[in-house]
Amino acid sequence: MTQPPFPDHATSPGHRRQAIMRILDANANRAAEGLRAMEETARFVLDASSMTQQLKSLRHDFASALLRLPRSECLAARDSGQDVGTTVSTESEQQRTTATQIVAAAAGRTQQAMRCLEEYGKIVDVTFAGEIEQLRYRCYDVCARLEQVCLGGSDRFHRLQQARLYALVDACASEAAMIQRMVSLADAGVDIIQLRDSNVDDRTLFTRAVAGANAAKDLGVLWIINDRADIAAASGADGVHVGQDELPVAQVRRIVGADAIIGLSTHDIDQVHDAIASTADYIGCGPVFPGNTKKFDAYPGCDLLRQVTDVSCDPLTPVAFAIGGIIPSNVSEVVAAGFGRVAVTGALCVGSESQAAGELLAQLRSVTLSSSEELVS
Ligand SMILES: Cc1ncc(COP(=O)(O)OP(=O)(O)O)c(N)n1
Ligand SMILES: Cc1ncsc1CCOP(=O)(O)O
Ligand SMILES: [Mg+2]
Repeated sequence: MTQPPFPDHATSPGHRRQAIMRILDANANRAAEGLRAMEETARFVLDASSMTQQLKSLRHDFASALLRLPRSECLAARDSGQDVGTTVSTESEQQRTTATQIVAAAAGRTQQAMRCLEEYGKIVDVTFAGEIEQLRYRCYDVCARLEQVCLGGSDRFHRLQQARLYALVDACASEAAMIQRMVSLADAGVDIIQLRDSNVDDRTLFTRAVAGANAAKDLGVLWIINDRADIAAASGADGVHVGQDELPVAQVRRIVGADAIIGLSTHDIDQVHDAIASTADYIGCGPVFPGNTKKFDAYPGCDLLRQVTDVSCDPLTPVAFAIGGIIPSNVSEVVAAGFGRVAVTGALCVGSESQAAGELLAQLRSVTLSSSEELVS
């Protein structure tokens, strides 16, 4: 079937010129809106200052390039009322549940709009088209990095949501011994490993933190540094754990950034409520039972666990790990209090990690994990 000819009015030079101005106007708006949407995610969701700056610079340079277009002609050509595209929609355009999806849609829209501006801009001003081409290449890089950060961060937080068994690694004789311990714990089914070694100097702690971060990626476990936000940030660890006597979570967040995990110790329900109001991503709740690793004056025990379970219906409640003296013979009490996640040290003795981890996990898996939706996931 032969295609119907262009409508007569579409072939007049005046119409063609107006149509090109409409295309340039529409795509200038699309690109600017997409850049702004991505900048908002970088700024308000990820707290990523450098990426926010890159996107702001790109948006401003784009606005400067647009000054080469005949603005009044573009505005005169705008005719949203007659735009047949305003009534054309797809189901996927309406589906947005996370910032990552918004970023992906905005990135695609911006890159496509810049391509259209470049191609149709050649008809009007080849210098303008060349400037848009360079901005398009910059856009590819920034958009890719922003999507990676969103995806990378959410993967870390998704794995945290799924974690059940968390091991604290105390003093190791050497880096090699620490790595070997990590391999044994990961092979036993541990999801998160924390480097908790106050017996070494900062340089040694940092070196081991870096080595552990690399090993953790290979082993598929999350790597957390105890107490030291600076070393966690500098070493590429997945996050840091702080107690009530260390830096406040707000200050820790400024050091480690939005896509790192922050854990906070809690010993009573008021501290749990404070944690919910903070940007802490998980909490340690205890000490539950007396143990050999750390001594306490008081043990809030399973009563605290039951109180935490009661508030866990709040969707913003951080992931909660019971901690303190937990071993296979008493974990049933932790499970009965509603906890499916524990953090342990002494229970996973060197050489018998698999046996102990298997016994702990067998009971913990009887508890269904609640998972709050991540904004960036
Ligand atoms: C997962 C987890 N929970 C609690 C703690 C205890 O942290 P903190 O109260 O800071 O005590 P120290 O570990 O620093 O002695 C933890 N480290 N990890
Ligand atoms: C560091 C810490 N904080 C509360 S309990 C504890 C020690 C956990 O070790 P264990 O599981 O051997 O009691
Ligand atoms: Mg501490």
